[in-house]
Amino acid sequence: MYHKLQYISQGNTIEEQLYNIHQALDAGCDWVQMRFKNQTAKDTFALAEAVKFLCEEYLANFIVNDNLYLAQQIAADGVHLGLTDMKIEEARAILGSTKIIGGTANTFEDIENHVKNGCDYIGLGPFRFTSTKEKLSPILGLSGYFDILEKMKKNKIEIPVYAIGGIDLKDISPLMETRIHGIAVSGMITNSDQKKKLIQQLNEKLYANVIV
Ligand SMILES: Cc1ncc(COP(=O)(O)OP(=O)(O)O)c(N)n1
Ligand SMILES: Cc1ncsc1CCOP(=O)(O)O
Ligand SMILES: [Mg+2]
Repeated sequence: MYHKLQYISQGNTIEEQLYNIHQALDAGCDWVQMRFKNQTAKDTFALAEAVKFLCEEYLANFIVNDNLYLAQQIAADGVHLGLTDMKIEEARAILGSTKIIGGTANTFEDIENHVKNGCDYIGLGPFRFTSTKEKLSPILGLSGYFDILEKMKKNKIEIPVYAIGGIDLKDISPLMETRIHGIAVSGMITNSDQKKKLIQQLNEKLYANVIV
C-alpha cells in the first residue's frame, strides 16, 4: 500500500529545498516529491542527487516532479506528471513497470485515461485555491471529490487517489470520507513550526480507518 501522505517540496534555492525536505523527513514524512520549478538543469540535478541520498537515509519514497529523464538518471522511485507533461503511456514505456508514475487529474475522464495508460496513483485537484501553484485547474471542493470518487466506484475504477491543493488539517477527515487514499501537501508542512506534531496528527487522521 502506498503511504497516505506525500510531501511536495518547496524552496527557491537548493539550500532552501534541502532544508525543507530534511525538516519534513525528520518530522516523519515518508514520501517526498521534489518540485523545483524554473531552475537550471545543473542545479536541478544536484538537488535531486542530494534528495535521493537523504530519502535513502530516512527510508522514504522519492519521486521527481515533471522530469522523467531526471528521475530515470538518478534512479528515483518514480515521477509525477501533470496533464501538460509527458504522457503517462510514454512515461510507462520508458520507465518500465517497477517505477511509480503519478498523474494529475481534474476530472473523472482524466482518471479513466490515466488508468488506461498505466498510471499508479492520481493527484486529484485542486481541492481549493492555493498560491503554491500558478494556473490552477477548476477548484473541485469537497463536492467535486464526492462526485468523482462516486463515479469511480460505479465504474469499478480502482486506483489510489490523493487530494491536493490548499489542504489543511481540518480538511482531512471530510476528504477521507470521499474514499480518497491520501493527500499530497506542500504549504501546510513547509510552513508549520511544529512539523512533528502536525505529521503525527495528519497520520492519525489519514490512517484512522486502516485495519492492521
Ligand atoms: C500528487 C500531485 N498531484 C498533482 C500535482 C500537480 O502536477 P502538475 O499539474 O503537473 O503541476 P506541477 O506540480 O508540475 O506544477 C503534483 N505535482 N503532485
Ligand atoms: C502542485 C499542485 N497542484 C495542484 S495544487 C498544487 C500545490 C499544492 O500545494 P499546497 O499544499 O501548498 O496547496
Ligand atoms: Mg507538472
